[in-house]
Amino acid sequence: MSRSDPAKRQARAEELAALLGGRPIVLVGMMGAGKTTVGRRLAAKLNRLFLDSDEEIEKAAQMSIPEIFEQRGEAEFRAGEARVIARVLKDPDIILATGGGAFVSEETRALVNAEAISIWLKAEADILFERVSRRSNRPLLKTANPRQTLEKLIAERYPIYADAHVTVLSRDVPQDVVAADVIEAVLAHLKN
Ligand SMILES: Nc1ncnc2c1ncn2[C@@H]1O[C@H](COP(=O)(O)OP(=O)(O)OP(=O)(O)O)[C@@H](O)[C@H]1O
Ligand SMILES: O=C(O)C1=C[C@@H](O)[C@@H](O)[C@H](O)C1
Ligand SMILES: [Mg+2]
Repeated sequence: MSRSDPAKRQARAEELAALLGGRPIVLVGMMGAGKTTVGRRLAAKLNRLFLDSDEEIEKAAQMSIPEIFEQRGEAEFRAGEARVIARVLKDPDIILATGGGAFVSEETRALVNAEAISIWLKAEADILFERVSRRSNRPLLKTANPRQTLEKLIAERYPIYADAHVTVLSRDVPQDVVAADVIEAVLAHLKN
């Protein structure tokens, strides 16, 4: 039976759910890495609640992220992001997708790494750029040269994301395959 066998995959997910005990899983990485989409699938496989810090902030502020950036500024968005993450991490039974800049905060990074298993969903610039170009909802990329801005953010942030417990490549394969890769990588991390 191969790992692509649905029964085998389900068994691996159940094994991980048991091993995790009361620890949240937190997905970090650049915009477009797939934290939200892969996180939802992971939550379904592990039978956990899925939360997204971007969505939680939008709910709390009753505004979209571009509106928050416009009306309140990035610093206030970052403060809200840190508060939301600290609040939701009190629930151990979650899969949390974070906004692309959340893990850059030293305080948030330390909290996430102490309370949860952190996963960096790492993707190449070409893949990220193709994905984020589908929608115009990322205020940080509203620049004269979004590709250059994305590459600058990659250069600044990749050494920081590397502090996550586990790194998984978010390749151009179906999202379920990336979710299965996350399960295997976390199992390997926990068994080490
Ligand atoms: N493995 C994949 N294959 C193809 N498309 C993907 C894959 N993973 C994600 N995508 C697509 O890429 C886009 C960005 O994904 P997603 O919103 O999950 O990224 P994110 O990491 O949550 O970004 P952000 O930090 O901006 O919230 C979505 O349109 C999603 O459907
Ligand atoms: O990479 C970032 O800094 C961001 C990513 C998004 O998830 C949002 O949190 C917001 O657009 C900022
Ligand atoms: Mg997201």
